[in-house]
Amino acid sequence: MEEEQEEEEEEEAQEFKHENDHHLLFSSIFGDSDSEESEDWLYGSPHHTNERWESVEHVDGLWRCNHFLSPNQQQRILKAIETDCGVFLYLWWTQAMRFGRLPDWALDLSSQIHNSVLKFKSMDSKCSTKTDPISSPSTAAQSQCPLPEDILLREPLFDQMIANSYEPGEGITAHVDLLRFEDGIAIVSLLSPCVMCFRSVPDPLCSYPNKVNGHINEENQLNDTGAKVQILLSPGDLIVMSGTARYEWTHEINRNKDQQVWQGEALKQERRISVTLRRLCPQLVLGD
Ligand SMILES: O=C(O)CCC(=O)C(=O)O
Ligand SMILES: [Fe+2]
Repeated sequence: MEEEQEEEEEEEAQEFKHENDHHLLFSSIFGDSDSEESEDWLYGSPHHTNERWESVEHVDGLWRCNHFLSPNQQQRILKAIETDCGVFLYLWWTQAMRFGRLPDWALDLSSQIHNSVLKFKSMDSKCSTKTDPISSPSTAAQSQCPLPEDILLREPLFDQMIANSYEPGEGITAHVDLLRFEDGIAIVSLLSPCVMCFRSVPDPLCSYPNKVNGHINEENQLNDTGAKVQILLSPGDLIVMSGTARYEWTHEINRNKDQQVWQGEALKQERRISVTLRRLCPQLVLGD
């Protein structure tokens, strides 16, 4: 009898330790959530001007914004994810999705992306190049800007958010995002640096049925003839993809052993969180 009680007490103590470990993990990543900060969590922080947009060579429609979020903003967004998406990312699920009205922090993030592209556009004379309305979305003139005009003008810019959490060693296989999402996708990268790899889809039209399922099949995924472009994503960086980059290139993150190397240096792998913002095709929203 006494032994049974001791065992139960031991189990309880283990459970408590387990919960406490998770709490500590939370606090180490997010800080202590009891210490509330300003409610204007994005715009409330001092405006920082380190952000730097650059187009990624060879992948038309792919742009990266270095230092898009300041360390303070990153901290706040991580806290917001914790509050909004709960413990999902830390205990067993690895993904949280929101459709329809985005939470306030994601709306702020979306506005910040919008404003940042507008700011770049107003400062960069190439962006004012007039585009031919008859031409396709991936014309050279349009890719002079991080997002083309029609995407920038749509309302809302994004209506779906997905937060992914990856443990060291976990990544995402090569895929083209589902066609149920419109053109124009943004991804913010947090916590751990990573190398993201883009591969051109050899025959985009042939692979459309595969794209609908979200993932390019093995044959298309590793076609030797396809071009491969790698980019480094540091914490706080943003990428946007539109046109060719969105439809004709796969993207992937391979965090298997020895795969995360940038300029000859192995990247230190830690937990990584990303936030992807997209917009559902309107006919799907209306349920057609
Ligand atoms: O985690 C990332 O950076 C990529 C996420 C992604 O590609 C997706 O959710 O479709
Ligand atoms: Fe994706």
